[in-house]
Amino acid sequence: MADKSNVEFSEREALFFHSTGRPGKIEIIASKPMATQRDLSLAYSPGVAVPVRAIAEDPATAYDYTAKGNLVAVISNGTAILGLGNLGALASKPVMEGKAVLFKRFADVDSIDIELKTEDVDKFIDAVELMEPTFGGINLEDIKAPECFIIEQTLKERMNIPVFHDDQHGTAIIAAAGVINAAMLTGRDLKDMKVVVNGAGAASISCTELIKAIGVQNDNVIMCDSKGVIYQGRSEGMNQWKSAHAVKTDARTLAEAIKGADVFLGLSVAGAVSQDMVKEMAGKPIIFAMANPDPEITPPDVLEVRPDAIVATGRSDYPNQVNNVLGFPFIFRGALDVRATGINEAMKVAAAQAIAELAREQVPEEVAKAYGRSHSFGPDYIIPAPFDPRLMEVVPAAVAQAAMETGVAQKPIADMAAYRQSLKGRLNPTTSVLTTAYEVAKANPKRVVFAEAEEEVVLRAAIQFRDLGYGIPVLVGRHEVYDKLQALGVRDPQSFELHNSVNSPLVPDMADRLYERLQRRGHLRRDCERMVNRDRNIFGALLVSMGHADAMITGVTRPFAQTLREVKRVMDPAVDRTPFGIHIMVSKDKTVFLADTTVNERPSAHELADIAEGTVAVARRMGHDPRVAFLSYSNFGNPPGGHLENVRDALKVLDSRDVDFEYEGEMTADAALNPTVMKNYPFSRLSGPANVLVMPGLQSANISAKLLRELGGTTMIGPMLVGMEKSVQIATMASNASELLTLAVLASAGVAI
Ligand SMILES: NC(=O)C1=CN([C@@H]2O[C@H](COP(=O)(O)OP(=O)(O)OC[C@H]3O[C@@H](n4cnc5c(N)ncnc54)[C@H](OP(=O)(O)O)[C@@H]3O)[C@@H](O)[C@H]2O)C=CC1
Ligand SMILES: CC(=O)C(=O)O
Ligand SMILES: [Mg+2]
Repeated sequence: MADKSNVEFSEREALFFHSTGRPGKIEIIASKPMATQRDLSLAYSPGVAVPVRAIAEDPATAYDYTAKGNLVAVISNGTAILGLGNLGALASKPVMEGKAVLFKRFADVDSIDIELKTEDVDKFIDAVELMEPTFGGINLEDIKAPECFIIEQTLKERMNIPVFHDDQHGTAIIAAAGVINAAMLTGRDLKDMKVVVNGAGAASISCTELIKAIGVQNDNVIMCDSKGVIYQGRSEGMNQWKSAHAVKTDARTLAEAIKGADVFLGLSVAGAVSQDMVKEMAGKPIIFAMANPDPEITPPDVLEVRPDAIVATGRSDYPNQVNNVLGFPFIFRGALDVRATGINEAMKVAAAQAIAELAREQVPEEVAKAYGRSHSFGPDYIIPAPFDPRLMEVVPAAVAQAAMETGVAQKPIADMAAYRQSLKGRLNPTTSVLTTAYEVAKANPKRVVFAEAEEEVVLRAAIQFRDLGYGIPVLVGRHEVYDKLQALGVRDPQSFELHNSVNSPLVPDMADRLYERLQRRGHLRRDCERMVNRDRNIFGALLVSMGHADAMITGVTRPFAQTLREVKRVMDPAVDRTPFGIHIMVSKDKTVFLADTTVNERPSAHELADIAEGTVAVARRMGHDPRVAFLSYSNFGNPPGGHLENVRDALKVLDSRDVDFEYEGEMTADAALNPTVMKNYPFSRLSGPANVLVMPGLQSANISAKLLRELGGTTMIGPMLVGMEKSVQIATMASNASELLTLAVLASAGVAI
């Protein structure tokens, strides 16, 4: 399998993948605790009788008391499994399980596969219709044409929840997005394009309808099926859905129809197109060979004879994957969230346009990483990749908006901006933690120095920082940085402000300033000049301390301690502050601030008190109500030990400062975080689990942060450096672009100070 492409796997591996551990790809997890007798009484009899009566009285409350509103059935009878044909309901189960888990992975939609053992259209329809109480939506899959048209149409009429045959419309939406972008790249107007569609089944008919809806002319489309061209007057192998696309033409075979065509859309079977056919197409042909698992023609075979072609397939291992996974999770997300009664044309067009637009924007690093290659809009990247996290924000919102505008939304969204934000948070809890910071940064964009701009990862962060409106990046690096920006898809690299420390006109003033600070620490003026010229951290920190920028981000090229030493040559701690580091640990239902994880090896009681106050301030700026625990191995003196004094005294220092937050200690991590353990200490002054953990020393702090990151289901933000006179953020050397972006935003928003 997959021999001519980038990803290789054997049939054995594919079987092993499915059989290893728990067989299959799906399991069900309870969303409520099931630990105690009381839990059982609530979840099942007798407690469950209460929502039963409520729903019987008002059926709409089923959306409040059951999983219905977020539950989609993936239903097939296995009559058109991928392009493998009619292999029966049971054989379709791996595909349907796969689709169910994609719903969850990409859009947090709960989904279950259902395979129905019947080819009888009426039985199928009745079975699905009877399931309406269970689900919030129905996704039909791999049902052959023309039965699928009758099934979908009838179910739509009979059911009051969205029914969507994904092979038809999901495919059509992604293909249409790709066609829009390929036309743009080759300078074509949709209304003049000549299109040949191969296949006249579920996917082809819907694709053809959608491209016609967005501007392709009816007479410019020739459709073929297994018997050749569908021309007006043909009688063999026809049905009403094919007839609707029959045109007047003398062409009778695909080979004849494809001559001079601008676009080929294949939704038929493997190998249906030859190199000779491709040679006959118009200049810069657009070829979407979407049959699965093997396309009508492979991209290497196309490019061998037509290097000017734009090629897409249904596979993830070639560029430009037209796969409905880009659509269905997000389309259902939007439809479920407004409790839409159906998914109409306007919602489909909105999804296609949102997806097309996304491909034209700069690509986030997560995507490049997931695919092991970089993307920018062009012939090899006309469609976003499924791992693009922006799909989750953009597509459901576009679909929900269109549903509201066309009157099918039973629960319209009042605040679209808040909805988009909640979508982002749905998959990545970190995003919601950072909401406030992102908003503050956008409202008042600051100048942030990216001191290591020669690093690609730093440039990616800087580009996003600018493009997303969080602030103005001030780059430090050599002239080649402009080429690197261009290579990353930036059209106007010169619009970035770039400072080259070797020839910057600011150097003499900077050297003066540095000399003033360092002359009594044994440095000559020429040492200072050399430092300014050669050390980007010193140059960057000087840009900030001399007022040319508001904050700085660095750390990917040198270890933390060395970077901090360099920065400290230029800058002091803020007056009466102790500089220290915070890691924020974000898990699905908890956010915890951990300090000091980076700077003070053995903090004194005063320093611990400063660390607590500084962390509280950061937590508050991020919208949290802080409760501080001073951690130890001991709870309130038990067991006694030789190194508890600092921690104890830190509490006394805070007592004397009369601070306005809850703090307690010394205590163990479980007494701080776990309400059950906490009950052993009823005198504790904490009103709930702690969310600011002040660690007794750097060893335990740094180790804890890194252990949690490596072992736990937590996302880590930071380290954030606070307590310096200006915000300087020192990332870890292993940081990726989104971690750098986060730190830059925290600095720009004035959170990390
Ligand atoms: N990339 C993607 O995201 C998706 C890809 N697909 C792929 O599209 C293909 C069709 O799926 P689907 O529409 O669900 O299946 P259907 O069974 O509904 O339709 C198949 C169509 O292909 C036609 N066909 C078969 N052999 C040939 C041939 N040699 N030349 C021309 N046409 C031929 C059939 O013609 P006839 O009517 O004469 O029998 C029929 O019209 C599959 O390969 C599937 O994997 C589908 C959905 C999504
Ligand atoms: C992707 C898909 O749905 C198909 O090939 O049938
Ligand atoms: Mg399918």
